[in-house]
Amino acid sequence: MITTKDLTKVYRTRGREVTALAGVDLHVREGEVYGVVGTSGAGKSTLIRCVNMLERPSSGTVTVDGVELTALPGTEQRAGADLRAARRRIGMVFQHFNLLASRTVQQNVELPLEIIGLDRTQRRRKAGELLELVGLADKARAYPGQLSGGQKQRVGIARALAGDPKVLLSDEATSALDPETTRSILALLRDLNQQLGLTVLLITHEMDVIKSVCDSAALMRGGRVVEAGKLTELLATENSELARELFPLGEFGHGHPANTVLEITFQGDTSARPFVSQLARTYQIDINILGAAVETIAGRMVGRMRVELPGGHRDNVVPIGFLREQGLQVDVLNETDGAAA
Ligand SMILES: Nc1ncnc2c1ncn2[C@@H]1O[C@H](COP(=O)(O)OP(=O)(O)OP(=O)(O)O)[C@@H](O)[C@H]1O
Repeated sequence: MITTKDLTKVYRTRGREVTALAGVDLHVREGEVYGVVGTSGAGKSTLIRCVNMLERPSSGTVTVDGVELTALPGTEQRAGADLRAARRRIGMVFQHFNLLASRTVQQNVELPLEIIGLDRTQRRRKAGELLELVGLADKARAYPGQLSGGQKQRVGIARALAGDPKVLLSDEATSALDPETTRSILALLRDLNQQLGLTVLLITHEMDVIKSVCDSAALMRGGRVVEAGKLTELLATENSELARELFPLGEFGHGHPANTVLEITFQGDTSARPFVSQLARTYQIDINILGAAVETIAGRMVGRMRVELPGGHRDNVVPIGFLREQGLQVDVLNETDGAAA
């Protein structure tokens, strides 16, 4: 639904060049919630702004719903008619809501409908439906100043949906909200994704946002995507940085340096199997459990366990193979050969 190919963006200000995007390939499938995460300055805002051409990339292509936006004429300030039409099919939600303070909630939602050219009755009906959809029908006559942050963001979302978009872009939509309101806004985005089949591309610096609402994620650093994929696949990928951040076990013990320490990740069906006792029985080894945790990620139960096996890596090649054969993801944390023993 959204594809970027070799996207670059170089800002030139006062003789200085800043490369915000250095060749980004992104592929967001239709109907998924896709999160881009990264620290400040990684290029997330630039990427999302390039996806709807608020920012024109320096090179590369952006295709949304089969239309190559980068091929359509117009500048950031003056988009051509085709680009304007394509943009209407892309809703955008902002961190600071960007509502007009002098307009009521209803009038804020009606604004893009005025631009599309709907008459007053149509606008009223459509805005009423959208406010109903985001659970704010009773606030139609209120002004933004009379609303909580979460309510303002609901208005922002209703406004973003006015053009019946197939894609919703969310630029840190929950960063200004408290944790409980964040959860309710993320739940709303998830509902809209499911009810309307809306594809959602969101950027965030919070791993919890990715964990609670996304099907897929990309990690950005220095203007590049360094890792990307479905969360369930990432969790099953050896040494995945995103998986480790999604599901950290940092505070658990690290075991004895002469022994082999494994991190075992299990999802769905594999979680029910008593693999630790099977391993101990089959190979007659004492297994020390250093820590374990279970979480729900992308709506699926995922568990992770850190265990210590006696002896170096070479001594444990067969038990590790046994675990992998059970469909478990096994990361060897210390590749010691037991020499320290
Ligand atoms: N309009 C601009 N002019 C010049 N440099 C810019 C501009 N916008 C962004 N940059 C630079 O591009 C790089 C990427 O910025 P960007 O805002 O895309 O990152 P980000 O990951 O969204 O960070 P944050 O989470 O802090 O918003 C940074 O080095 C930033 O200083």
